[in-house]
Order: sequence, then C-alpha cells, then structure tokens
Amino acid sequence: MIDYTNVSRCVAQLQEFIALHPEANEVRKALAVKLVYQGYFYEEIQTILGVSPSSLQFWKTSYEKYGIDGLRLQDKEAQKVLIKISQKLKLNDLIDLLNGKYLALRIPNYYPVREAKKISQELIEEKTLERYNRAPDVGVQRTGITFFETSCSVEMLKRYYEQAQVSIQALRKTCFPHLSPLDKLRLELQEIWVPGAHIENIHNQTMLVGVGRVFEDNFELPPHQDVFARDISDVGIPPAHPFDNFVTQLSANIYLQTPKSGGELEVWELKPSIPAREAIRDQEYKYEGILDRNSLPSATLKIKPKVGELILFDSGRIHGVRPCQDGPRVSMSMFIGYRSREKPLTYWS
Ligand SMILES: O=C(O)CCC(=O)C(=O)O
Ligand SMILES: [Fe+2]
Repeated sequence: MIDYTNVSRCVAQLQEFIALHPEANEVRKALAVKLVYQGYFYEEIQTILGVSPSSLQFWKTSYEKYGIDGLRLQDKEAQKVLIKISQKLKLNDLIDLLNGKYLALRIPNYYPVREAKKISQELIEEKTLERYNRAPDVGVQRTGITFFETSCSVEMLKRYYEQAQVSIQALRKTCFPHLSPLDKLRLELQEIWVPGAHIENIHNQTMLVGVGRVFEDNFELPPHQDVFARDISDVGIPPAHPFDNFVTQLSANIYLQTPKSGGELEVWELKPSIPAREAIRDQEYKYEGILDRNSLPSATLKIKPKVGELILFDSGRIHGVRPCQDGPRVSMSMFIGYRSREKPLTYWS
C-alpha cells in the first residue's frame, strides 16, 4: 500500500502510470495530480493544463482514496453523465437519446424477470437458431434471417421477405402465453410517439421485426456499427421510398438471460464515416464491417445488462459485446429508425 504522504513515491507511481500511455483523459488527471505533488499551485496547474481547481481537488482526493484506480474512475463518471436510467420508456428520454444527449438509455425491469427467464429457456431450444450468414465466425446466433444478411444475394433477400412475417409470429409464439418483450416495446413506441410507429417497409414489403439472440460462450461480438443505409446499398435493390431523410438508427435490446461473467455491452462515442471505418477494419473477420479493437480507444461506456432490462443506443456509434462465460447471454433485439419528429418511427431487424 502506497503512503500518500510520501511525495516522491506518489510522483514516481504517477509517472510510471503516465509512461504506460493510458487514455488521454487519464494522462491529464495523472499529470495534474503529479504537479500538485511536485509543489505547483492550483492556479499554475490550471494555466498549464486548463483544469479547474475543483477538478484538481477531486482527482487528488480520488487518487489518495483509491490509488491509480481513482484516476480511472472515468468509466463511472461517464456512466453517470452519459447514461440515462429511467423507470419507464418516456418520450423526452427518447428524444434526448436521438439528439445525442446520452449514449444509452437503460430501463431496468422493463420486462418481468420470471417471464424473461422462461422465454430465454424456450429461445435456447429454438430450432431456427443459427449464426448470422454474413458473420459466420462470430459466436452469436439469431432466430430469423435479418436484413443485414441479405446483401449476400437477391435470393437471400427473397427468403428474407418470405420469412419475415412467419418469424415475427414464431417469436410471439415462443413467448406465449406472455406478451412478447418486443411487442411491448413496439406498442409503447406507437403510444409515446405522436405520429406513431410501424414496421419499416423500405421495399414496399413487410420487413422482419425482432430476433431472439443467443451469444455463445467465449466469443466477443467485435466492435461494429449497424447502419441501415449501408445495408440497403449493399443489397443493390433501390428502396421504394426516399431514404435520405433517415437520421438516426437505434439498437433496442431486451435482456432475458445474462452470463455469470462477461457479456458487457460496450459503446464508443465514435461514429466514423464509411472511409474512416474502412481504414480501421479488422481483416481477421469475414464481415467487412468489423472494426479493429486495437485501433480504437477504450470504449466510452461498458454496461453489464440485467435480466429484464431494456437498453437503447445509437447503433451508428461503434459498439460491441465482450465475451461471456457461463452463459449463454440471451436477448431480443430490433432496430428503430428516426426520420423527424413529424414522421412515424419505424422498426425492423
Ligand atoms: O447485445 C447487445 O448488448 C448489443 C448487440 C448489438 O450489437 C446490437 O444490438 O446492435
Ligand atoms: Fe450491433
């Protein structure tokens, strides 16, 4: 245990930490605290590093209380500021999320835990479960063909539309006699969003909405973005209606079973454009949308979902899921599209 009255020991420890090239924000905190120990006045440090005396005081206390970890508390700080936790789905929270005020909206106990566990058991036994055709080397299985997978061929797009309604009904049946968590979400979106909400119909056909997902143990879902515009252009069949007014896409996940360890959802603040994305692609994976973790800073948020919880975030931001152990991790998922306050929300998978 380091003696925080021993100034030179503290300076050495902080210096050692800085030399490890931690996050820019952590370097700034460690440097600021080191300067305090080296006898600089708060006003001088403020001039050098542009940090307020109150932040300085806070970081120094945090360092003395928790050691170097106290300077890494950024995760918890970020969680406080960048995550909204709410008891129910509310219009204003949704608007704030769409406007980027928060990186994630968490609604714990959105779905009753007992039913969630029952449904997750049914899902695990679902015969249609298979890995994504377009990402066969990622250990995540889903119940129905998703739009993202259809770029492989026109044949796949045909199958997608043929199976869409069958898959929607099958998932509803899996939940029976309980209300499907995704049906609950679809209805609530319709109710809170004044222009309403409906299934996306980009090719004038009913799309799939809702998949059950089972995450295999020891596989990460590597960093990626989910962008409908990109999936549509990949498919090669032009949309039946103008698409240019599509502003934000949200991922909505309701968690039904969580692993003993791992399985955290990571969200980065970053939203790279197509060329920037290509430069950081992870060549190890078949799917070209997977990004190389080593080219990224550490994630802005790391969230351990709870059973029954609903989490919404902008799927255009880089995100991923850490490998889980003693799972599986089971969830239900769909995307939500936002065009403007005057237009209905849409949802699909
Ligand atoms: O399962 C999760 O926590 C998020 C998975 C994901 O990539 C998504 O829903 O877009
Ligand atoms: Fe995703």
